[in-house]
Amino acid sequence: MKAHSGEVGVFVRIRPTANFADDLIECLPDGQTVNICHKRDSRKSHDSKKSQLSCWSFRLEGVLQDVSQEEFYARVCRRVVLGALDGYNGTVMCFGQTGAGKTYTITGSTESYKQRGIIPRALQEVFQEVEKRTEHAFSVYLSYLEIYNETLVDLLSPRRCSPHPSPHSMVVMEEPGRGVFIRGLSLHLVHSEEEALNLLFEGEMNRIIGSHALNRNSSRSHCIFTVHIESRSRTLSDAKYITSKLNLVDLAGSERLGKTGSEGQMLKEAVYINKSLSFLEQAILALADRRRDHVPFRQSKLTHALKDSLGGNCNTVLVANIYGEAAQIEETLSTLRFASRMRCVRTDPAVNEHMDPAAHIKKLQKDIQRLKEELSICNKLANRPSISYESLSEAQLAEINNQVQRYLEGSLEEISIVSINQVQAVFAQFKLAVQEQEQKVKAQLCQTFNLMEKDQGANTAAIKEWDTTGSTEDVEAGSLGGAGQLPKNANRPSSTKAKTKKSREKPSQNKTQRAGSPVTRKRSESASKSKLNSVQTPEKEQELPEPDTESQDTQESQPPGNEPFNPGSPPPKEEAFEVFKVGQGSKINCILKENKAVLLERRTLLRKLTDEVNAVKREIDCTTATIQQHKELRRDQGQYLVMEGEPQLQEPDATLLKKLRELKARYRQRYDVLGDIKAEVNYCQHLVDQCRVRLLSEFENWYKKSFLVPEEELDVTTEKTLTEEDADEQLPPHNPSSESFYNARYRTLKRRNSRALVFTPVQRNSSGQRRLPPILPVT
Ligand SMILES: Nc1ncnc2c1ncn2[C@@H]1O[C@H](COP(=O)(O)OP(=O)(O)OP(=O)(O)O)[C@@H](O)[C@H]1O
Repeated sequence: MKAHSGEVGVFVRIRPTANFADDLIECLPDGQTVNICHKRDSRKSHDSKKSQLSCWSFRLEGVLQDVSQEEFYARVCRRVVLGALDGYNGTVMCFGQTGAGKTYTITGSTESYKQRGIIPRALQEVFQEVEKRTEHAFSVYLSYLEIYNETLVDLLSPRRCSPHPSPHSMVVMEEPGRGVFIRGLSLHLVHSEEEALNLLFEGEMNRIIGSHALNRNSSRSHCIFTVHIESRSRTLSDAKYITSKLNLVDLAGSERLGKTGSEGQMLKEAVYINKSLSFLEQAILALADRRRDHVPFRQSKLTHALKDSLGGNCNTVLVANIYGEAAQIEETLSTLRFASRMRCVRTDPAVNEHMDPAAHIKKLQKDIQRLKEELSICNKLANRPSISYESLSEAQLAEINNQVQRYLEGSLEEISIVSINQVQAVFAQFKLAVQEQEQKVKAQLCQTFNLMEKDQGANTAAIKEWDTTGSTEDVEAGSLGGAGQLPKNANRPSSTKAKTKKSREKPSQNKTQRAGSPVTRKRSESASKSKLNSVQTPEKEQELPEPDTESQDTQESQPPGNEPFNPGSPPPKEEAFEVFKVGQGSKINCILKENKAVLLERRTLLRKLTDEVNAVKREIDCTTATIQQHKELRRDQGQYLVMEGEPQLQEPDATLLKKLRELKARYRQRYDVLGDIKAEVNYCQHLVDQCRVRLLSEFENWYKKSFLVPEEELDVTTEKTLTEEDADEQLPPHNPSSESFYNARYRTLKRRNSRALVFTPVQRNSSGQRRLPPILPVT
């Protein structure tokens, strides 16, 4: 069936009445227009009749008055039902005031086959079509949802068999590819019309029936009966299958609160109903306004549940039920206004096509086989030697490896290649050779610079370890206090701590070297004597160029025995890290390298300045010592020149003191600069650390995504159909096609009676005798 794209189909159905207001309601012969004239405030106002009368004209897809259930179904619903069998979602929704005939239209009479409504007719049509369309295998499921006072109730829940069925928690959900669905709502697989009708009547029986001032047994809830259809081709071994949802919606009455005279529970119900219908109207208005990109579907359970059933890719039909009496003219007007708004909603129906993954894989495997056969025919025709397109054996791989090695050494001029498989294997061997080469170079570099981390474990741990060591160096290099403050002790605790840590990590030979270093000894001695503390100069080995942080000590981090990588498991992290650095992580790696270069340059400057400051410091110490010696010498020789009672300094002492002042000034000035450079080094170090952390975290993410596939298994809950009850007695059918209808009805009645006997002992009449609740709504 072709998609009926365009507007929502809107029909008006007028409930027959002996008091039809001919003077107020006029149905035009075109069958599409209804004119309403409404006298306003006629009781209060005494103006001329003309001024009181207001008229409206509503043009819809069809105005149906005095039409049978059969004709109504054929004109309004058949195309939607057939569309659902073709894979289009469909919705038929009845809207109108209480008692206007919504339930009559949707469900109809459950007692009379002729008076049956849309749902039983749709079910009959579905199963007749399923029988006709033999080229497809259909699966039909049913669900029946009631929304009562904003509570979702499963009318077909197996739990309903208890005397006090409590609506277990159901939630309106949305999932990409699945659309809107109700979590917790039972789905029932049905194989025949009779099975389906059984469930419909069962659901009807469970529906909450309340008495009301206007209509004693009107339903006070919204009901959505859904037929879920899935069809697969029997003839084509196609991976595609189609699904559809046919929603048949009976909305609660849209009466005004004041008019109904409701109170208590009824008033509460009416408030909920009016609220949800008003939200429905808001959603319709938003849907009709193409400039709006947000539709408030989530305001109520009704609109949320109907989100993908109002327009969109769905064949949607709205039936506006009106009650043609003068007393109901206000409600009639408001129903028709709602209907004409709904007409502005656009629909764009589309088939819900899906791919069956298992069938898809089978199809692809078949394709591969066919292509292989074609290829081998082509090779035969082209007189090519028989080429295998299967995966290469171990012997073949070893041969390729051998050829690549000889090619690299220069003893082989050409590598013979006849298939894509071989090309890939050759490239893989080249890659391996390059990696081995890289590892060798790295190992050599590490040995040269004596920077190998002997106790490194896995590669990431190694990187982190190196990072820690790197930061320790920085602490040592710049162990200054705040800018402008003179440091208190050359051998600061941080420095000692760093050294201790380092000595733990380094081989013992390094420890001995450093402990015995005359430079260190000299410094610490000098520092202990000094009043002004000297700045800690970076150790000799720290002055070595910083190694490539991201390069792993592959020799050490490789698994024992240097075993080849098993293609079934993720690659070793250090190998993956090398790949990541030149691939996806190249940008951040590049920034890291640049930052490190700047850091290195700043550190070099820091060291220079440190040396300079320390040199000045030594001169200060020297000058101070000389002055002290002079003082002691003069004291011993009594060579003081006394002028005006104050000791006067001799010429050489004055020069020395002047020099000392200058040295101290220089010291302070250089020290300030040193503080600034230290701040810069810290900042650069911070940036380098940030880059390093980022590189590592991006690498971890990439590694996880690329090699560690999460195992998520879907929980598929299978719904069981209700157990069929024994009921062999059958009512004589009126005609063969009504057999299912009466059988189902009879079963439902039987069930109802037996359940009522068991579960309703409290319902007794005034004389204390047991009273069974009514089986069906009084029609
Ligand atoms: N087209 C019709 N032909 C014959 N009877 C009708 C028609 N429409 C409605 N009725 C009768 O009118 C009465 C009220 O109809 P119905 O219960 O369907 O109203 P409703 O709109 O569903 O009310 P509520 O909102 O309370 O559920 C019923 O007895 C029904 O049989």
